[in-house]
Amino acid sequence: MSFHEFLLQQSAPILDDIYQSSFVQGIGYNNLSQAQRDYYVAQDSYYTDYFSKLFDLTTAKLTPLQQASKPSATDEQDAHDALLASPAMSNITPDQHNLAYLKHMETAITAGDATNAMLALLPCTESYHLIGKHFLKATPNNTYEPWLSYYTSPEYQAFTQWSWQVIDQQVPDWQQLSHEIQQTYLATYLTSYRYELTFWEHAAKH
Ligand SMILES: Cc1ncc(CN)c(N)n1
Repeated sequence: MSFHEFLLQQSAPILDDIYQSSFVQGIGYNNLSQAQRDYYVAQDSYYTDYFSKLFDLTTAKLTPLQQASKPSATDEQDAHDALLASPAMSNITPDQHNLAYLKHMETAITAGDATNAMLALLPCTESYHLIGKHFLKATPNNTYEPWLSYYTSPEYQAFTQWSWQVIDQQVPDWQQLSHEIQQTYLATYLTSYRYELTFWEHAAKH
């Protein structure tokens, strides 16, 4: 089993909670309020802007070959547009859970090695692709189908697969990692996953 497959096994219960969370179900089954969408898009616009800076910091730590094989970054504006937010979203400021998630990733990137940095970012990239695949065909005539299509597009899929490939190259034999390093990597990755779940839970409350 590759390192990213091992990681997916460890995060499976959290991913399942994400699938069951009310906002994600709302995307999959065409059932979201305007206030929920405004809140989510406001939070996520801030998040994705900051994330692209964190991603640049991370890629700088990768090998030239890994950097060269990176697919061109996708702009998530189309995904945000698919949720049809209203002008009211411009009055919504970044929430505490959002800032805490970004802080967690920034600390993991600046204090850790390239693998730790990639692992902090991986739940963001892979969970959206997996959500897209899980719900793409859930409901006919779904208003939010373009959101699901965005995260299952060949471009986004290539980006997810590149992330998995880099992780697997960096740790070709994860069973050989010391217990301490394995725990550090896992904690970085699972903490990001928990923040992903929290992000969705907050969006549903609005
Ligand atoms: C919070 C969050 N996590 C992940 C993604 C997908 N890149 C996103 N747009 N926002």
